[in-house]
Amino acid sequence: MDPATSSTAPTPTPAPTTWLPPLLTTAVLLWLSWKLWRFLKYPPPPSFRYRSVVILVLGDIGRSPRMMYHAESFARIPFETYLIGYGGSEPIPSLRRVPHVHFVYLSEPPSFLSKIPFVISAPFKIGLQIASILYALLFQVINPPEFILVQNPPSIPTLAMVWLISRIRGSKVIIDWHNLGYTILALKLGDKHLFVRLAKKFEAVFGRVAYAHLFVTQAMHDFLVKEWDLVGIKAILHDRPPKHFRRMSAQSVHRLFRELAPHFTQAPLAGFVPPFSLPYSTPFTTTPSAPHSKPPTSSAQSDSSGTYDKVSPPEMRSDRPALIVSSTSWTPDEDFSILLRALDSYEKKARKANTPSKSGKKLPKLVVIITGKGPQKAMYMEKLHKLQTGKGGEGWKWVRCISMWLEAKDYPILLGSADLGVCLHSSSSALDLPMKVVDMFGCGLPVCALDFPCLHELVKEGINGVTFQTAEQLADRFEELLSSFPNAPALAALRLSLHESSHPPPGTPPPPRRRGKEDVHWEWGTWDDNWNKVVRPIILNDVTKEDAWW
Ligand SMILES: Nc1nc2c(ncn2[C@@H]2O[C@H](COP(=O)(O)OP(=O)(O)O[C@H]3O[C@H](CO)[C@@H](O)[C@H](O)[C@@H]3O)[C@@H](O)[C@H]2O)c(=O)[nH]1
Repeated sequence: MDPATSSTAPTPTPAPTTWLPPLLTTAVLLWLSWKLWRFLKYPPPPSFRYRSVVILVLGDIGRSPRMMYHAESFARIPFETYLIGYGGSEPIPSLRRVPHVHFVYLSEPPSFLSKIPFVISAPFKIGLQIASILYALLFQVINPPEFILVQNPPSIPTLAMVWLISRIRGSKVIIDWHNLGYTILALKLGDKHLFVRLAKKFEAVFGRVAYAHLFVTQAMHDFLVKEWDLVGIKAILHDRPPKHFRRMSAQSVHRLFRELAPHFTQAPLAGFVPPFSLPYSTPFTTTPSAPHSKPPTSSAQSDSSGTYDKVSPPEMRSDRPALIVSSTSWTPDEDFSILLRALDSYEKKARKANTPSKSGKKLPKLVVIITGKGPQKAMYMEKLHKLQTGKGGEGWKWVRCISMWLEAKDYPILLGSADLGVCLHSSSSALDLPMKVVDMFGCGLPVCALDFPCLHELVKEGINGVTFQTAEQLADRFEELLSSFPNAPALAALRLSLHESSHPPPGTPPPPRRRGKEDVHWEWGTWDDNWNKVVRPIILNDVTKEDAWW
């Protein structure tokens, strides 16, 4: 029989040349995957002996003070500390100086995404964020970190990414709850929007279980423990300022305003502030023996050694305007039109109080500086420009307002030089607190703060600040506090009370803690005191004496 036509003919065995390549390829791929998995799980022994932490913030690192303070605290223990986030602003100088801090920058989403509608751009943006977070956490941080501390919000995609990586690399997750992401999205899209409901579900699922949860307020702790039944260690870490946030001497004020002088020689401040002559005087300070009228010489202008200080130290001018500072990220949860309307109303009050024929308390000129960067800045500055230059009417005579961004080293100096702080934080969740007020208190600056449900955890009416709900009330607060400035008794009393309550004499027992609005309990201190008391035990509690070799 012809073997070619036989139905029972055996199937020809394929030549080794046909089955060998796929088999080899599969084997190689399996071997590579095994190697990659082993590398990620058990990487080569580290060349250092420190424990390690990744601090992840899906924002500009330089504008995330709390995460920079965490990084500095971890690095000082010392932990090998990887701070992952976006670039943009310069981080605080002290962070650059500590050893063991590594900055890992994520790649920015392309700028055209911000120009297309949110519902279309969001998925692209999130896809890019996922890729860059995975790359940073798996490949740029070579050794598996012991802890991953993540800021929430933003929650999407960070919480899910951190959950995944912690499983691959065996890290413990600490969630630092600054606010609730879905409440911020709701400001843009409304409570009922599908995206908001999905975001809430996402945050509740991926935020529920962690090694530890840190909260910025007691209110946020109580709410999340009740609503989402959080699993893990829970601790409240109130924001506190770092040590170098303090009231500034006239000499520091003088140095700062010498640097900021160009702002005062152009519109809208030129001609509004008292005449000054660098380097002897600024709009707020003067050196008593210096001739005010003496024009600055080129050598004097370029003198940065401060030789004039040796002649006579600077002091605050009695004819200075009152200096009000507000700081912001110019986001929709802060309605700056309240401040603009309050300034407009103050202008009217000042005109009335300062008419020469009128006796009684006078009101000072106001210089208002709004610091910060953010999306709504241009819109508000345009409105402000119209008000103060008086397009279609008479402009302001008693008030000027400008905005600026200060280097991290100068920001506390400005706060420590000002007379009054303003806070318009309204809290999308009513569960977080404004860090800017903490900064201001650190600099001995009393605040006027927009009231919202948990503000009383920080601002104690009449003790460290005053609150308001409307623009009219804010203008009244300015009038009450600044009457007869610079010898303003109400402001001086508030400043003294802030100082005494935040610096009780050593050995003073803390006042009894009470719940609710009338709670005047206020434990102050520096970030370090607070962090060492709250976070340090959480991260060191699994270390036995034998393990602790540092
Ligand atoms: N270097 C510099 N920093 C500035 C400037 N202006 C503002 N900042 C920084 O920007 C912060 C203000 O940012 P906001 O976004 O307005 O909010 P916040 O008051 O800091 O509160 C945020 O952080 C809390 C946790 O720390 C959150 O709980 C809260 O929800 C919010 O995200 C200030 O505290 C300060 O650190 C400036 O000119 N220069």
